Amino acid sequence: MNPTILKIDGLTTEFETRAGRVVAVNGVSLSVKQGEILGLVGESGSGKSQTGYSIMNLVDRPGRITGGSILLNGTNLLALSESEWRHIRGKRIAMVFQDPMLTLNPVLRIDTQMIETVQAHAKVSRSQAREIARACLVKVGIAAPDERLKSYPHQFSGGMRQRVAIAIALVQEPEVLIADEPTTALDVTIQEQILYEMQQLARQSGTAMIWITHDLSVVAGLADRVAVMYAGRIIERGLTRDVLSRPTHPYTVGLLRSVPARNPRGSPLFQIPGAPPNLLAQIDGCAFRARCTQAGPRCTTLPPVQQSPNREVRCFYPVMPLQESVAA
Ligand SMILES: Nc1ncnc2c1ncn2[C@@H]1O[C@H](COP(=O)(O)OP(=O)(O)OP(=O)(O)O)[C@@H](O)[C@H]1O
Repeated sequence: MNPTILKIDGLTTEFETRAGRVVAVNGVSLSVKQGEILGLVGESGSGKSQTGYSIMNLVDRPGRITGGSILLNGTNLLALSESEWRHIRGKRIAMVFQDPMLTLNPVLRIDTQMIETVQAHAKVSRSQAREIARACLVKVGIAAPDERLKSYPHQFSGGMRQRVAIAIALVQEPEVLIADEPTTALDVTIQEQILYEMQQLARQSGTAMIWITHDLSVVAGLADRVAVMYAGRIIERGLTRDVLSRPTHPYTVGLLRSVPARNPRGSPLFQIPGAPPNLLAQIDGCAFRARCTQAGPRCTTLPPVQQSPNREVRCFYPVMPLQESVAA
């Protein structure tokens, strides 16, 4: 079995705002193994991106990490200084964003950008750096890489641009890649191609990936395991096939019912009634209870996590008992 590369325990990230304290990430624990893809799923505002930024030590003020530990192959990232972080960020953990232009410089050719990135971290000649850049473009499915290296970002389609941004993230051969909705703005066919290529890449290179998305249909074909977030907490977790075929948390059930591809053609699309809670207010008990069909009297206190070896749910009244695949 592949070793665990990233292990996060009790991660808590808070924003001290004028209106009060917002706990964006609330005691999140998760781990990813070499070559494994973990899908981090939830509605807008559930804390997925802040979890990613926390792992990268990129939380913007007034936010800060107030608790927990993040171990990258045994190194506690939360104990590192900013200068130590420079040897980790981009090199050992990389991140790609929904907007590839956050990574790409519009006025530089792709070869210049990629060669600079390679040479910033590795003592290689310009021609060796170019070869590494070229190989990365091929890895992410870019045809005619020599021609593409000479292009500027504006000469690429959206899907190509995102592939280049991913290739730049990969030139350092990071141990962990965090992808924050990188395919959300792309059309479905391009999205599916990129997801397939990413899956191949994780298997071949051993890169551990955390794929952040609001879309459960994205994780269905991509992720080995899935963690569902709600109001800053992970509320359900397991092997993707188990969670999608036997969801136990009422929120996961609602999310699955609202995936268009999983509903019969022509039937009205389900929407979970109500809205996520305001994280500025103190939330006692289960944060989902106001929207929950299963809620009962015990939900005014925080449900404990129910666990079996490969499954976990934080709910007093799961819709079915926890079960996992025999082959897990
Ligand atoms: N600058 C900020 N000031 C105060 N609160 C913030 C700030 N940035 C984020 N938050 C809080 O953190 C919560 C989680 O945000 P995050 O971006 O991680 O959600 P998300 O699940 O990634 O949603 P989305 O898909 O919309 O990006 C938000 O609901 C918000 O309450």
